Amino acid sequence: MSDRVHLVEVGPRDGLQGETPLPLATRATLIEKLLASGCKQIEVGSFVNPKRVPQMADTDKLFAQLPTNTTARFSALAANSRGLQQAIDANADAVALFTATSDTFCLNNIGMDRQQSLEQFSELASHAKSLDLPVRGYVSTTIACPYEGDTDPADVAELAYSLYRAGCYQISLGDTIGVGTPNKIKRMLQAVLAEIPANAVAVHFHDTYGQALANVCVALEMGIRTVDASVAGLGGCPYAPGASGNLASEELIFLLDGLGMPSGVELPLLVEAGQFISNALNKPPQSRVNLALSAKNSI
Ligand SMILES: CC(C)(COP(=O)([O-])OP(=O)([O-])OC[C@H]1O[C@@H](n2cnc3c(N)ncnc32)[C@H](O)[C@@H]1OP(=O)([O-])[O-])[C@@H](O)C(=O)NCCC(=O)NCCSC(=O)C[C@@](C)(O)CC(=O)[O-]
Repeated sequence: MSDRVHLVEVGPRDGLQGETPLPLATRATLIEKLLASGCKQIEVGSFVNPKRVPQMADTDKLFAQLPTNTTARFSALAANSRGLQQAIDANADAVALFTATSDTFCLNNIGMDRQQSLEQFSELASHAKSLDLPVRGYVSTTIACPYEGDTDPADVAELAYSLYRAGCYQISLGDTIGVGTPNKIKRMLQAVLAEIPANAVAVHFHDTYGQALANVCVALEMGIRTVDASVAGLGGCPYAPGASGNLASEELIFLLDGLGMPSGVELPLLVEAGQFISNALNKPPQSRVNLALSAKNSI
């Protein structure tokens, strides 16, 4: 099995969706800096109701500003058929669709229950596939739901298998509120990997309780080679009370460099991207690696 690990950089979407809305030029510069650091898969933004998530307004205009001389894959998150059409019109390289194990989370997030969300997911995936648009699927609340409590790993496996059958090239498993610990993550991943191959699985951990990196180690040991992370540790779903930032991309790359697992991402340039976006938001990076390396460089 290859040691190469793929970072899916979700900072421009998951990272920014709960922050103060930023000008389009700042969002575009962040993406340029992430590209310069070697990121090859970037979730650019989302096509959802801008009254509910104003930070992601004008994602179509952002797509129009992206460089075309790159092999990077630019994806967009879409919540419904209108969002999918917006992603198609924007020439996104891939669309990310999402659902969750919990009815209450689905209702709060997208106004429909899990079953309705799954039905919509299949319809949207089938439409995207008919246009040769690759589909990435997210399953949220894979460890616990902020409203309903602990999640049964069998539920995650069943949902992940449904998304795989619906044609997703990859299923990203979200610990939306970051309560997973290595033993819980292992049980959840064992259930999922009994249904779908490891190369179709990604992990998406929030770092609310500081467990994200330990959980990544479990996923790597189990053969998973795609990890979602957000530069400067920004992030969190606005409809998941208690959720904090994603695993910081800087933490992930520092770990991978230390393990000798190539990612193609250059840490100093990633740190620069993290500094840039943190300055734009007027707050320090939520990444200890970023803080440590920036302090070292300023000596
Ligand atoms: C799903 C909807 C859109 C349904 O929207 P809705 O408000 O529930 O219902 P609606 O369909 O009746 O639409 C209401 C208004 O939204 C507009 N609208 C409807 N669709 C669109 C669209 N695509 N683009 C622009 N506008 C749209 C629509 O036109 C209408 O406008 P109005 O008549 O009030 O002026 C809404 O509930 C929504 O936007 N929810 C937010 C979902 C979201 O972005 N959540 C965060 C991302 S998920 C996440 O973070 C978790 C993840 C993926 O990272 C993994 C993890 O960590 O677990």
